[in-house]
Amino acid sequence: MLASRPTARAAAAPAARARRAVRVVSFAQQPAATAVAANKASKPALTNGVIFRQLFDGASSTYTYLLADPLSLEAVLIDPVLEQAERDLEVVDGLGLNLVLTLNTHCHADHITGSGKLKALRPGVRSAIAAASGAAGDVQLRDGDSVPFGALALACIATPGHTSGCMSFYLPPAAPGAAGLVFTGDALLIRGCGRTDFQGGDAAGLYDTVHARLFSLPDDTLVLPGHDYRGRTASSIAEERALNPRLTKGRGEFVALMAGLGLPYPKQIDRALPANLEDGARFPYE
Ligand SMILES: N[C@@H](CCC(=O)N[C@@H](CSS)C(=O)NCC(=O)O)C(=O)O
Repeated sequence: MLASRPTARAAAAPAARARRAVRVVSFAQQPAATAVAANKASKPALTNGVIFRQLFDGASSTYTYLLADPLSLEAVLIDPVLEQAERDLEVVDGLGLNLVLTLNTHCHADHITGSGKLKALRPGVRSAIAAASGAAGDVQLRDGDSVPFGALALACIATPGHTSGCMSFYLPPAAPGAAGLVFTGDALLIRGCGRTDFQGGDAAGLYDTVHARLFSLPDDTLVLPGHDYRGRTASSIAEERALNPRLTKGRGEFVALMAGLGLPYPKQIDRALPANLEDGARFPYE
């Protein structure tokens, strides 16, 4: 029942943390990022109990997500894109939020992360990525970690397969009756999934991890992918479990399908991978 589910706020409570022995990733020892006093009189609209914006980069068809705790106004950006750093900060500042963290779902091959530039523009902001990605980041995440922002927290779910270091971020329902949100990067796309032909890609592993770790989330959880190439914005766990044309296949058929995709390599791969391994820190890149 919806009402009996723990909310994200409750999940971040110290007692709950201790019971589950979750490693709570701390990034609070850094000075807080400078809050820009924007229009404090107006309250940003909430989506499922949280401040939420889906931002798009047309060149790479990448979604960047802004999430913030409505009480503390602490904000995180998931999968920021280098060329959109100023745009992202305009949205953050316009809503009067305090950006504390950038998170990457994986070491991207098609665009350079905005983490390095955002950190340079906002000293005090920190970056995080899965340790298994091999990429630099102030915080190295592991499966099961809890990433707090204000009174809310994202749960880290390792979802390797597109790359060996892919991680999804799950925000449990942030208010009674609200749906949870899961940021799946390129592990689970709307009616699709990430390719598995480079960076430690593993089709069988992706199939297993999506079925075991993502399809086991509550049905109404909103699926928020890292990309969409056809204008779609969101899905749900129930929809993808029932309708995803790749992942509803049997495991063997899925592996064969992925081996035969024959997709061209991303145009920016030779530029993006080395830059992302160093957290996009040495921008501007050629
Ligand atoms: N044409 C784009 C790259 C398109 C692509 O390969 N997308 C990846 C995610 S970014 S590495 C993917 O996994 N696609 C899955 C699919 O089925 O298309 C470019 O050149 O950047």
